[in-house]
Amino acid sequence: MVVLTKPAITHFPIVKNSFKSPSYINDIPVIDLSKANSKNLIVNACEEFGFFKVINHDVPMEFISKLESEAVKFFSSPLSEKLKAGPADPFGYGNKKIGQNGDIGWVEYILLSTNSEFNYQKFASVLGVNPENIRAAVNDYVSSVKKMSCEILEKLAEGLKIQPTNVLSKLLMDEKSDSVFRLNHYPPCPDIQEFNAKNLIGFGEHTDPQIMSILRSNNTSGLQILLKNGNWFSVPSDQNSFFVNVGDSLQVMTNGRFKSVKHRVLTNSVKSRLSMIYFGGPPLSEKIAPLPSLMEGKDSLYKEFTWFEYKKSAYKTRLADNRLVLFEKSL
Ligand SMILES: C=C1C[C@]23C[C@@]1(O)CC[C@H]2[C@@]12CC[C@H](O)[C@@](C)(C(=O)O1)[C@H]2[C@@H]3C(=O)O
Ligand SMILES: O=C(O)CCC(=O)C(=O)O
Ligand SMILES: [Fe+2]
Repeated sequence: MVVLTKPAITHFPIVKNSFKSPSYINDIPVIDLSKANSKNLIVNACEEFGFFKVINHDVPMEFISKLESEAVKFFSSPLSEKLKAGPADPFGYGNKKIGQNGDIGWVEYILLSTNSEFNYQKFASVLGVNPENIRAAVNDYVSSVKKMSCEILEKLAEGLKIQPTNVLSKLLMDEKSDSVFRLNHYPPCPDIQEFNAKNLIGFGEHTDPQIMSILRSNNTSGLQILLKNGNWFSVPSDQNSFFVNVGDSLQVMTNGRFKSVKHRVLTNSVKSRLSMIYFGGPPLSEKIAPLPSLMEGKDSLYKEFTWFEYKKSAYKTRLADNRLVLFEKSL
């Protein structure tokens, strides 16, 4: 006899309080990349929120839709097949376990290094028929999103009056850039109410360690960012736009002027969420330090370290940990 069981969600982190906290904003900053004043607005958004939405970008809709449909195909395949592309170590297919240190969430995902052929071998076993399709879709999407990230970083440098303006973008363009790409699928969780929970945590609160992360999702909301006043703000979904996060490395490069934004994802009881995120990181050997032109005689708040050192340390932490604290100078 086959016994069908409901998914075991009792062990998952939840959000209990169901009241809606008052928010002092109605929406997050929206940056129109085609406008000349966008450089100053980007700087303001990074200072105030560490987060903004980008419209009028040049990423072809065709690349986005192609990748989305390949991702849907992948996540719809039988679990036994998907598991062949795992475990995520950190790269590969992961299901509910996030990272290597005990974090869990109501999510399944694929994590890839953007400059490694190795990932695709894991894929090949799963997508048996034609792994080239997803490989090509990821490549087209990532190259185009990386180009947009560089445009944003150059505008940011202009807004900060930093010379040369490619000081940040060249780190992502470097062939050794240690960037990561992630596809997250949050299946709907219809049993939430039974557990007296308002929401289940899809992806627990954290900051991203890299320079900048670029997120695109389908039209299911769930992403929240932590505001300076301590309230979580639910970001309305918009499948035609991108959302940009300041990462820990950019916080250090601006000597704390920009803060890496804490964010998390809550699951939906009806709709599934699919997100794709490009995490733009520097080469492993790169020194992560405040940009000299932003210092004007001020002391660095951080000890000297390379991206390799930071990443090694970050990957030993739990999601919600403050990873930069170990690298702060005690002034
Ligand atoms: C719990 C973890 C997952 C993570 C590595 C870490 O130990 C701490 C940082 C996490 C994070 C958050 C942003 C990205 O999704 C990610 C790929 C990254 O670079 O840092 C994940 C890591 C992961 O899922 O392996
Ligand atoms: O899936 C999302 O919408 C955000 C996930 C995220 O923050 C991450 O993967 O680092
Ligand atoms: Fe994140």
